Amino acid sequence: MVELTNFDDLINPRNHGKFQPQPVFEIEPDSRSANTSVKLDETRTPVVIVDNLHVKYQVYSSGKSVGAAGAKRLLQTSTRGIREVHAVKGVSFVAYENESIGVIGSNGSGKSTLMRTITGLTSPAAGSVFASSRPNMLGVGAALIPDLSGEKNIMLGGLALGYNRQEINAMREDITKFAELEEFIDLPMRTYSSGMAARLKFAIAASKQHDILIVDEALAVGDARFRKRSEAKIREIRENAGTIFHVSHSMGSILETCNRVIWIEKGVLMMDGDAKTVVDAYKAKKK
Ligand SMILES: Nc1ncnc2c1ncn2[C@@H]1O[C@H](COP(=O)(O)OP(=O)(O)OP(=O)(O)O)[C@@H](O)[C@H]1O
Repeated sequence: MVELTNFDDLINPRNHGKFQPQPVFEIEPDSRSANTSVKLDETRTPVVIVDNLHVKYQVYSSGKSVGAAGAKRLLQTSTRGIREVHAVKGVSFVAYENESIGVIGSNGSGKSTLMRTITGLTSPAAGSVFASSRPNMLGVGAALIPDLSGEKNIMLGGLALGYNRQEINAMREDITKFAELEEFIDLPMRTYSSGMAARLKFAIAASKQHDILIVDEALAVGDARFRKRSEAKIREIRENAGTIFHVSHSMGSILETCNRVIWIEKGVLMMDGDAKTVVDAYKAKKK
């Protein structure tokens, strides 16, 4: 194991395992109708099938989630004080090619949990998720290092997305320009405001064309003008290929970017349909 002490070591592919993205779940055309209870529209191409999905979290009653160490301790002590949160309860739907699907619902209704399960980051308690290719969450935040300059973080984020150094060098100027950070790109990221850092993360992540993309609104921070530009970028990604899931509390932004909306409340699918119809029903219920 090489100890990575400087930036050049850190970005040298020889120091890392080969990056080979694998589909998390696979749609197998022959078996899918036998395995799922979900009705498919045979005239369209399904890209994600969510079939009677249940997701549960185990939490200490103090509110802490039970991690690996916690689970080990639990085997040694009594399970008193553990609570189960049933975050997603029997959700089913099919997403087709070229759809842009808004995901709405009150705080804590299970939107992020559903999205994390679709990407394979969280495991279902019951039910299944199938996808034609690995769904990507629009975000490279975890790969970035605050002490490094914006420029070096573009390199890190680009590598995390699977680009090589030459490709990233060719994209660097466009990413910097899109993030509007030309004057600041050589400064450490920790000196950026939260809006500037969010713009950089968005610009890096959006430089890649994704087949199935999940955009969580937490990423769409920044001022109103940047929000407009990021919405336009999301539309462009959608037009160029894939299917987008857009999680947001902003109904304006949902109507602007989505043709279909899924509304979740307390883990239950309330409504799935045309964007305006679902948003109107959600607004009426919230009044
Ligand atoms: N890591 C976790 N450990 C334990 N419980 C969790 C965890 N993540 C989410 N939950 C719980 O699961 C439920 C659904 O949360 P989730 O974050 O999916 O909701 P959300 O609709 O995305 O909320 P928001 O709109 O506020 O972002 C909530 O009750 C939340 O407390």
